[in-house]
Amino acid sequence: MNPIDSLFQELKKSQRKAFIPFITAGDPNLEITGKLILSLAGSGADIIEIGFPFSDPVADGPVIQASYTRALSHGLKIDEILKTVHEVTSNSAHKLPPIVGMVSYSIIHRKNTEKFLLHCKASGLSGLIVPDMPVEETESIAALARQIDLKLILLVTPTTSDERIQKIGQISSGFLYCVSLVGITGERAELPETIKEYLSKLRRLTTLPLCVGFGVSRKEQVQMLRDEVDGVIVGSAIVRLMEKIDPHNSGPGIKAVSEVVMELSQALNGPH
Ligand SMILES: O=P(O)(O)OC[C@@H](O)[C@@H](O)c1c[nH]c2ccccc12
Repeated sequence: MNPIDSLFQELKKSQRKAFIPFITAGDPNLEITGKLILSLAGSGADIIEIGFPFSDPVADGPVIQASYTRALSHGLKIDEILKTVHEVTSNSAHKLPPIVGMVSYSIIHRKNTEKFLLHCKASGLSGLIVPDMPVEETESIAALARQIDLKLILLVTPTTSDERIQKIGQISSGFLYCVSLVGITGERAELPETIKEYLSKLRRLTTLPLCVGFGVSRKEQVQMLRDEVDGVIVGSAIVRLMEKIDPHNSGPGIKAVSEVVMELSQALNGPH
C-alpha cells in the first residue's frame, strides 16, 4: 500500500491530523535538504513536501520565490534532487514520513512523462503535487501514476466550481490539496472567514483526505482548522527561516526550522 494511504488510515484511527511542512529542494544546497528531511521527520512532520525550484513559479509568493532563486543560483538539477531523496530514503535507519514532490507541470512536460514519474517513484517519492496540470493532460498522467502507485495530488481553490471539484476529486489520489484562499502562497494574519463552509462543501463533494495550505503559519490558525481537516500544509513560515541557514554551520538554522515544525505539529495534535 502507498505510504500516504497507510498514514491517513493510521491517523484516522488515532484521530490525529497530518502536519505537512514544505521545504525547497537545494536551498541553500542539497546536502542541507537531506539534513532538513531527517530533522523534520524527527520533529513531528507526518508528510514532507519538497518543492522543485522553478524559474517561472506558479502561485508562489515572494518568500518561496526567493528560496527558489537561491536554490537555482547554484545550477540545481532535477536529477540531483531525486538523487538526494533517494539517498535519504534508502539510507535512513528510521522509517521516514512519506515525501511528496511539488513539481510544476512544465518540469514534467520537459522530460519524458512516464520516465519522470518512474524516476520519482524509484527515488522514494510517494506522490507528486502538480499545481498547474492542464486539464487535457490530467487523465493520462493520473493513469500512469496509478499504474506505478505514485499519488497524484491536485489542488482545488475557493473559486473551483462544484463540478470541477468532483472531477478533481476523482482524479486526485492520496489527498486533496485545498488552497485556503484566492491568491499566492505566503503567511497571512487571517484566513478567509468562509473557510469552514468551504471545507464542509469539499467534504460533501469528495471522500479524499482534505489538507489545507496557503496562508497558514500560526498556532491559532492550525488549532482553528484541526477539527475540519485531515492535514495542514505550511510553507512560507518555514521557508522564511531557511534563508538563515548557514551552509558552513547549518546546525542552528536547521534547529530553528525544526522548532517551528514541532510547535505547529503540536498545535495540530496536542491537547485542545
Ligand atoms: O507558503 P504557504 O502559504 O504556507 O503555502 C504552502 C505552500 O507554500 C506549498 O504547498 C507550495 C509552495 N509552492 C506552491 C505552489 C503551488 C501550490 C502550493 C505550493
